[in-house]
Amino acid sequence: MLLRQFTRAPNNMNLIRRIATNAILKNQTVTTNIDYNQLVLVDVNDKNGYATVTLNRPPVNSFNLELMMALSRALDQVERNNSRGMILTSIIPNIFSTGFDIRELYQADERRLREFWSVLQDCWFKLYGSTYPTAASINGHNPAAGCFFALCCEYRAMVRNSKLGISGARLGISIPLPMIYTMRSVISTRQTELALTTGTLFTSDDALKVGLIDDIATDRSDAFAKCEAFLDRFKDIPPVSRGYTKRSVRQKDMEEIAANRQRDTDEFVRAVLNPEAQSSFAAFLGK
Ligand SMILES: CC/C=C\C/C=C\C/C=C\C/C=C/C(=O)SCCNC(=O)CCNC(=O)[C@H](O)C(C)(C)COP(=O)(O)OP(=O)(O)OC[C@H]1O[C@@H](n2cnc3c(N)ncnc32)[C@H](O)[C@@H]1OP(=O)(O)O
Repeated sequence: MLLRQFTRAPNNMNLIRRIATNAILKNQTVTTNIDYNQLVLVDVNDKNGYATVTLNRPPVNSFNLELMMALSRALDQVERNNSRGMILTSIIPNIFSTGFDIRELYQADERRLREFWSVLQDCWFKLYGSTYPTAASINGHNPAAGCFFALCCEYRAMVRNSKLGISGARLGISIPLPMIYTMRSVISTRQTELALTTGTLFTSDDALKVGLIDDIATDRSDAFAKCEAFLDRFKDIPPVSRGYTKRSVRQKDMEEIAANRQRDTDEFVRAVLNPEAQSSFAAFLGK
């Protein structure tokens, strides 16, 4: 196997304590006894220097606060290691992610919800604003938040017979700004508006047609190979100027989100605690 695991933090408990202390200082929820290194795996290919970031929260990679925090830390790791590129994928055979963990949203504690959204915003800044090349190897269904993270990447290959999109509209939910900006950076404003206001989940063929994905893959290893081939396109491009150009293209979106973080968080909390949304979550969970 070409892949090797990044060196683990020397003392994991110290790291967890530091997060907990920061959380206490910031009056946030404290999550302890979580092995973040296991929730999101970070591996680097010694030959080409590409990092693979693998979501690892079976059975369906739904995002709770801990998975979001683990992704945030994994993205820090990729940045620190000066990777030549990054591939985002999932360990589950036919699912990339099922989006937010509904149990995180149902009867949510407001403080934890605010932290959840704040960490999602951090992930967005780190991934959307990364200077290294990024690709998503979408090995299965990818509705909602997982689709959002895949769209933050510069390239997407998705296996056939999967669905992808952001379906919040069907649940009576208005879509937050980071999600709108991210989709609009991939497809036209017109198509973004249509996709988000209808809550469309696209088949692989339709996603390709509209431009939400770049390639259809036969299976997960084909999707991964296609992502590597995309990253190879930058092999001979000087990385610093490349990264600077990418940041410049995305700069305006990032400045706007940075200026509106608080409002964006308030909107999210309002949307989740809305009684209609809470009824949808209750129905989903069979309550
Ligand atoms: C709704 C958001 C509200 C407010 C936010 C405001 C703004 C943000 C707007 C949009 C951003 C994004 C929002 C989200 O991410 S919300 C989550 C939306 N996700 C879904 O609706 C996906 C639901 N899941 C599925 O459709 C299927 O699971 C899927 C087709 C992906 C796979 O099907 P499969 O048959 O393979 O598996 P299942 O049997 O369905 O699932 C296995 C097991 O896992 C449980 N499950 C699935 N998804 C979730 C989830 N998102 N949260 C919690 N639990 C989940 C499922 O119930 C099964 O459990 P069990 O029956 O106990 O085995």
